[in-house]
Amino acid sequence: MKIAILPGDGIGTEITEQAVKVLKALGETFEMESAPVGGAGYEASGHPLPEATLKLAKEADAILFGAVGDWKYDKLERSLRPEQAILGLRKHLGLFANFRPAILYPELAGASTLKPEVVSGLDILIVRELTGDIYFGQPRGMREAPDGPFKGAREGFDTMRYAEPEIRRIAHVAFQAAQKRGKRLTSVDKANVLETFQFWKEIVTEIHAEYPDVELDHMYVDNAAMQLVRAPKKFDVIVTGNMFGDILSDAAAMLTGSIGMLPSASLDANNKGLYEPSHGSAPDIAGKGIANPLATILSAAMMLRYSLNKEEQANRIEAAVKKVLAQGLRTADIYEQGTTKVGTTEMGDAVVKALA
Ligand SMILES: NC(=O)c1ccc[n+]([C@@H]2O[C@H](COP(=O)([O-])OP(=O)(O)OC[C@H]3O[C@@H](n4cnc5c(N)ncnc54)[C@H](O)[C@@H]3O)[C@@H](O)[C@H]2O)c1
Ligand SMILES: CC(C)[C@H](C(=O)O)[C@@H](O)C(=O)O
Ligand SMILES: [Mg+2]
Repeated sequence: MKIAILPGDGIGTEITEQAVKVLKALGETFEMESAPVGGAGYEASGHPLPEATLKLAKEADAILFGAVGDWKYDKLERSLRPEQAILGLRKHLGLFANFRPAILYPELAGASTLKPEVVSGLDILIVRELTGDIYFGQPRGMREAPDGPFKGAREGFDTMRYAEPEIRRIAHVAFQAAQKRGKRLTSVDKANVLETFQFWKEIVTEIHAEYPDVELDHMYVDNAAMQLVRAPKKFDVIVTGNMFGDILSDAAAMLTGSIGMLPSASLDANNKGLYEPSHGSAPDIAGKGIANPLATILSAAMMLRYSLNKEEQANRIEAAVKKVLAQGLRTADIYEQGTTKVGTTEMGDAVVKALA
């Protein structure tokens, strides 16, 4: 089994190193090959998603991705910016279904900015559509406004759109995920304002007929943002579009104590997948050895479960993460008084040691 390792930029390299260490400690024989991506890809060969990196990603059984991005690339033209690497991988590989589970480990109840009673026992799943929406809609660009009150002024524009098959396939994924959990699905939209999401709501409602055992409700995204911090445990599975999912999953991350705890899986129709933490390259803490590697380590566990058919090994990693938290080890982002502050490498080593 071949795993492509794409560390990327900033803390991406630091956290991926820990996840690779954990994978190696499982005693399995994975073939792992690394390649530069993002700013590192740009530096190595002038493009954030070098051809050789894309080739490796395509031929591998699964991809473990760190993070990309750095402020120093902000002035590059869009097609060369590091973020294009992750967007390109998602699009090229057809990774339309993004799973972002937000689980609160009991030991971290005090690390969340929300009251423990609001978040304790939290276990929700955000299913984010990942290859459509305003992220990829054409046309987009900058131009002279062709009409309207600001005709002739410079304007930026993007296109929000979803085709019926795109909505159908993500809705099926979400209903099936709900069937395996609490059997409740909340479809988050902005149908009161946007045609795209009026259509989204209609299609999701139609598909619901095929899943009578799942309870479906619809919620506007602004209300969903509020409910996520008011009463997050009321959700089971949330399905939403690319942009709303991006925003809501960062909000959900804070419920778990830190974005450094939120793993993700991005899957195609055959469960081939890319696994990455939901956070970015965190340039503010890069190189300091303090980033939390647990989201990446937990993403590796998701990889074993979803793409490599190694449920038992996935469980071993997740149990080891629980164990190190129970031992009181914390990186700075989840640190509380009375616990032991550790760095990125120490946390990775502790997880390796805790593997049963
Ligand atoms: N999939 C990706 O590769 C991805 C995802 C999000 C953002 N980005 C990129 O990352 C760069 C930085 O973006 P940003 O600052 O908005 O978001 P970010 O997620 O990188 O950081 C947000 C905040 O969370 C903290 N943080 C993030 N991960 C952490 C971890 N593992 N441990 C401890 N603290 C952590 C950071 O220090 C920062 O204060 C940008 O270039 C952005 O485009 C990439
Ligand atoms: C880096 C960026 C393109 C990406 C996104 O917006 O999807 C990130 O924020 C994420 O959540 O994975
Ligand atoms: Mg994001």
